Amino acid sequence: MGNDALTPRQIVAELDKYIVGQKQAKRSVAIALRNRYRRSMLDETLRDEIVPKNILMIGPTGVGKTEIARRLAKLVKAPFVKLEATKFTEVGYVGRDVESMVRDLIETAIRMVKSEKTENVKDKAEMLANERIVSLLAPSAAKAKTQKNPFEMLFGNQQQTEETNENSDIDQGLAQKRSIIKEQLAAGKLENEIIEIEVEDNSPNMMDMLSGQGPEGMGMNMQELFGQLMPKKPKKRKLPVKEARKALTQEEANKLIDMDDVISESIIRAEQSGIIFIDEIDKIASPSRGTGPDVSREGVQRDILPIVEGSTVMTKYGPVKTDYVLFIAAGAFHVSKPSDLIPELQGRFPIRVELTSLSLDDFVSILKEPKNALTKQYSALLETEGIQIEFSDEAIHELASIAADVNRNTENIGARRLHTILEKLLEDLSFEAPELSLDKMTITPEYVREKLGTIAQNRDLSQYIL
Ligand SMILES: Nc1ncnc2c1ncn2[C@@H]1O[C@H](COP(=O)(O)OP(=O)(O)OP(=O)(O)O)[C@@H](O)[C@H]1O
Repeated sequence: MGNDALTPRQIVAELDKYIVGQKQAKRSVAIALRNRYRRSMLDETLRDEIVPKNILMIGPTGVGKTEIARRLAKLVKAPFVKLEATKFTEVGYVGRDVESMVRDLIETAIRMVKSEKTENVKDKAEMLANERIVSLLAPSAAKAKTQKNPFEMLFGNQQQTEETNENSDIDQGLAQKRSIIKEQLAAGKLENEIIEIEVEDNSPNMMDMLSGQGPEGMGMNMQELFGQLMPKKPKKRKLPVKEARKALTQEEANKLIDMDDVISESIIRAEQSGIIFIDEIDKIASPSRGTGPDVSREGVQRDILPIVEGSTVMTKYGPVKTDYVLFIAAGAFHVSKPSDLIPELQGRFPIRVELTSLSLDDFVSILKEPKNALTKQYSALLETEGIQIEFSDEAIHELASIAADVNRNTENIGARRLHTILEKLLEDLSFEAPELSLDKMTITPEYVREKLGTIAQNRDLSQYIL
């Protein structure tokens, strides 16, 4: 099922491809994941004795906490959800439905497993879709026969043999036409032909609109009930072949996939390898247990506790156990400390790891080294317009240093600052790219200063723009 058996060293090496620094955090998640694998190898009685070791990440915003967890999940194809603990303390949040995190996890698992299975049947589904397209484009035999034999209806079946001959001629002619259409379709010559197809209507149903909220906001039973009461109706649509093929392939794939299999596999996937990332856990820790908001914060911790400890949550796909789900909690802990969490919850997050603030050198590395580094992303985007951009090392250094300055002078949002800075830097170029007769451009420190210098030096401006 993926890379479950990766060694901690291999996991760290994979994470290194995307995340700069934060060595300790990478090691911790790698160990936690390996431990889960080790535990899965034990026999059941012993396995149940071993409590999973969840992780508490401590570090300021934008230094890679979520990114590490998300990459880890992707690496081992684990369903992943992120939520903010504070959402349960919000005014107006009714019922403090902490179990929704598990329902979200199973939804993610379903999407994941379904898309994997769709991928497996894609070729077959596309073949079936193409056959349907050929049928839609080719004149049908029934129609051709009635059109060709107008007096058949008037004189009945008198000239049996002649008709049989004629019918077989028609059949042959149609078969020929069909094979020509098939060839043309395969050669991509009919992509823009308009055909009428029947597809499932995916527009929101009436109950969603009436209640003013999506299915997520509704209780599980309500959602199920309405789903059953209001089956999706097929809807006729006229589409060019290339669009129709997508819709029909999806429909054929759905027919080829056994949803019961998807559900049972997804439940196993969510239970055995799911990762739930609870951000802002520090905001529900309270230094003094007492009155007012503290009580509510502690209440949220108490509500979360059973899920982290291992319980069974009812979902519309069936019960889901959280015993083996890996929980990663994260927070800056500027005001509160991990010891301000209720003791039971502290005990459930025995692996503590601190993430460090990012330095100027880290920013330089983040800009150019990761596989998905921002400079690589923007270069690829502009390349689609026929412009090759290159960032000189000095320019990257300049960008990193502006990011560090702005973080220092306004609010420290870590590496997120690099996103806003690069967006601003390339704004003009992105806008003008389609009209520019330019095929190469080097981003120099001068260019960086020209585009960002004045904004970065003005604290008020940079607060809004960078
Ligand atoms: N060490 C790093 N290496 C590479 N990219 C990073 C690093 N730290 C942060 N980033 C980038 O910055 C952005 C924000 O990071 P991330 O979501 O991990 O923040 P965080 O630490 O979880 O903060 P928060 O708790 O506020 O969510 C992401 O796009 C991520 O790619």
